[in-house]
Amino acid sequence: MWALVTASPTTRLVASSVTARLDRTEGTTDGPAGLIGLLPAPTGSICFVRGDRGFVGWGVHARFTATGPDAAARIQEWFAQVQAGLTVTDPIAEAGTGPLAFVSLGFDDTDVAVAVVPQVVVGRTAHGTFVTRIGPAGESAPDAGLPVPAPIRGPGRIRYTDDGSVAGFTQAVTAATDRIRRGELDKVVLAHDLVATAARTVDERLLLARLAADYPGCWTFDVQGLVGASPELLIRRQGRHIASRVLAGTAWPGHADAAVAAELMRSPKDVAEHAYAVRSVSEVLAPACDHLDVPDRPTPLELANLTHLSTDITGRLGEIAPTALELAARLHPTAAVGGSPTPVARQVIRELEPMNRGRYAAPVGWIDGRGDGEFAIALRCAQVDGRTVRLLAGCGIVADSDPETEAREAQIKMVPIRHALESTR
Ligand SMILES: C=C(O[C@H]1C=CC=C(C(=O)O)[C@@H]1O)C(=O)O
Repeated sequence: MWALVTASPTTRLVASSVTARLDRTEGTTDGPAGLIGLLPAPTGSICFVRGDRGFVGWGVHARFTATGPDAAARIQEWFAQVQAGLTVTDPIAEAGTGPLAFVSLGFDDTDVAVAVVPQVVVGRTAHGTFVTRIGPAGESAPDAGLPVPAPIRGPGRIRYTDDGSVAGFTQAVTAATDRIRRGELDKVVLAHDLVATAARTVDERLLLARLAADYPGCWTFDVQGLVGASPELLIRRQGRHIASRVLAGTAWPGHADAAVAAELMRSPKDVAEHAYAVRSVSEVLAPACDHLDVPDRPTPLELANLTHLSTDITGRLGEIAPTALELAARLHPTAAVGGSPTPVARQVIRELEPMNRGRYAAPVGWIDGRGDGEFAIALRCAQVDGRTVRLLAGCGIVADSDPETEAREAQIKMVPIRHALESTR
């Protein structure tokens, strides 16, 4: 089911999409705060920003939801139909120009995937800043002004509800380690949620601005209220070039603690946990590539709150190059969010996690009409719905994982959203 939203019922359905360089007098877009500062309203923001690059968008030209194992394929088909209904004027013609769809898949086949083609996208790439507008012919002129953002209000007092999810999580980790030691599987990633209630409606822009400032190396995202700052790049495709940043294996604190990073690099538990994730990504990418470069050792990636083991994979797709969305769907769930072997891990997650993940831990990103795009894994995030914010975080469990340590790790992974919520009252 998809909807083409137009300005009025009498407007003809063929819309035009115009991409043009943004006139710098329309407001500064320098830095992540610049792009995020353009978002006009407290809700309905679209964002995929890292450092001073990325996209923000608003307004809904078309939206699509899907469940089931073919959700990504149906989103790809729907996006082709949306583009077929547009007259595209795109003299820049670079990755990310022309109409874009922002996509947030569900973790499981029963979780709802969402795709949105915004009416306005402001993008900033290595080649400059541009705006793409979609609307009835005449209304999508490149020189139309950007809206003045509505004032931002803090969420007020935040109350967290402990419904026993942390206690349930430690029990689930114990059960998982038993099953791993019995040889049922090698690794499983288990997660839990935490519900926060704010005194007032939460302005997504406040969270985005805080997250982007605190975690400049992460992909700060918002698609239909799923807001977060993920350190993990599932896949970037630009023409035939691909890149993926695999993370698994965690210690804390983060920045400026060389001893923590060195110990993490020597930890057999974390190195093993990481290796499953790297293998799960390279096994999926290798058949699609002419060349794939997989470093044989991880390096430490230091964030503000913790340190991860990280492997950057790069490659060149074969001549029949799958789209970014196809690659994301094939890769999901990697062993950084599912486990190993994948089918067993998915089943163990269903049995041990008393919740739906929704779109947490699934691919989130953007696609363009050329098949290019970029997907992070939706981690360090929360589903924002009015005054309610549902935070989710998880940890990779292997045979010698300690339940209390894993519960602490999940809490630390929720810190970015908690800080963003609490520091903006
Ligand atoms: C599942 C999460 O993190 C994954 C990504 C990086 C490190 C992880 C770990 O060390 O457990 C997890 O595999 C999460 O943040 O909710």
